[in-house]
Amino acid sequence: MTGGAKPQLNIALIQAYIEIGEPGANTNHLAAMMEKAVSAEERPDVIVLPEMWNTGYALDRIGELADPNGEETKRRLSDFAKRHGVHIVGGSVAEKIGDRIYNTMYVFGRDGEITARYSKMHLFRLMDEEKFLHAGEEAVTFDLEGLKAGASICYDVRFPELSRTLALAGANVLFVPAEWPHPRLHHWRTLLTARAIENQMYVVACNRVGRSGETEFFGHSLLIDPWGEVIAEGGEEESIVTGTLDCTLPGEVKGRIPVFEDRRPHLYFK
Ligand SMILES: NC(=O)CCC(=O)C(=O)O
Repeated sequence: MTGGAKPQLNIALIQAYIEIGEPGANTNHLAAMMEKAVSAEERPDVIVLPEMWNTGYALDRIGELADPNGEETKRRLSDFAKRHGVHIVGGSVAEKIGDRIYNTMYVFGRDGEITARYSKMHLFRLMDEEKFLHAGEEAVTFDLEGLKAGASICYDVRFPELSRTLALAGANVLFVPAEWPHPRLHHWRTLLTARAIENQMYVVACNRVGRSGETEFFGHSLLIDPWGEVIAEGGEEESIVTGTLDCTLPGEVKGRIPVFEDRRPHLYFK
């Protein structure tokens, strides 16, 4: 946390059902859930959306469905952020740039300005992502009112190198929008908890719910603190999962167990 930072951040995770290949319906549905989130008594400072919330994994039609340059997505999310004075970590959408399609997150500040763009770097072969999408090439951090945040998307969480890179760049919270299905709930909870403990950072993970073809997405969106304790967890139904980050806690945890001072990077294989 840096000087003048907000000591706490209320988070709302939009654990939504996503209709495969229906960007219009999904946009309206998520907008309605976001309106509900900001009308809660405990107003969120940050709204988080799931992965590929505009199209779902309609990869065989992704060329026609992806948002050209993300223009429509950016316009809508920026407008919402500004209208309600809320940060948005916009999950991810299928973004078309030239003839390439990326799985991309946009982040907006309270003024509606875009503060980050991150494209998923590790494409998930079990869902054929590598056949249809291009991988991002750059790790991304962004500022949330003095709390430095790192971007990752779903399968990225299996690669501790990315979260460690983000932590070394100063990130104290890792965002993980996802479309993570059964039967890998155990992996989801274990990997997210490990990333929180090993990097002494918050992990904020928003997963979709519902069936798409043969695949059942289980929700269980999670807010995990830098000790690895679960602050909030969704069930398997559509819901808005909420919790509060104490922005001083990552620093306290680092002070108690000096993991980052005790690293021996010169001994690690490259
Ligand atoms: N959308 C994804 O990246 C899914 C990742 C996943 O399910 C996994 O087990 O990893």
